[in-house]
Amino acid sequence: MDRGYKYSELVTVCPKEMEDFEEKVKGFFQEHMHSQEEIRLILDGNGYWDIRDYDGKWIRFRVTKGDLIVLPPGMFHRFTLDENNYIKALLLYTEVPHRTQHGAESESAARKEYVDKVLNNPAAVHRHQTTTQ
Ligand SMILES: CSCCC(=O)C(=O)O
Repeated sequence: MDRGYKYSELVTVCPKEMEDFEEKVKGFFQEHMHSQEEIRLILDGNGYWDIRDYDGKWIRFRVTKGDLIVLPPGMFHRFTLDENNYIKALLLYTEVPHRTQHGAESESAARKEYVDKVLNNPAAVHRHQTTTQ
C-alpha cells in the first residue's frame, strides 16, 4: 500500500553526533504534535515516547532496535532518551515536517480532525471506558 511517504531523515540522537544535543533533546521532550503522519523506524539504541490517553494522562512506551511506530497527525507526544543517551532512527514523512507546540494547536486542522475522530468519537470513547472499568 502506498502511504505517500516522500521525505526521509536519518537522525542519531547522542551527544557526539548531534549538534546542539542538549537543546534538541529538550525540544523533543516538549509536548508537541505534527500535522502529518510520521513513521519512526528505530535502527539502533533505545528511547521513550509519551502519548496522552483519553483522560489526558501520559502513557510511556519504550522503543528499541527494530521497532516501528506511527503516531497519528494531531496527537500530542514527547520523546526522551534512556540513560544510554543514544538512538538512531529513520523518520519518514508524507510532507515537509511541521511541528506544533502544545498550546498553539487551535489553528491546526490536523488537531481538530484528531479531536473529532479520536478523542470525541463516541465509539472509541465507549471502547476505552469498557476496557478500563
Ligand atoms: C527520535 S527523533 C524525534 C523525536 C520527536 O520529537 C518526535 O517523534 O516528534
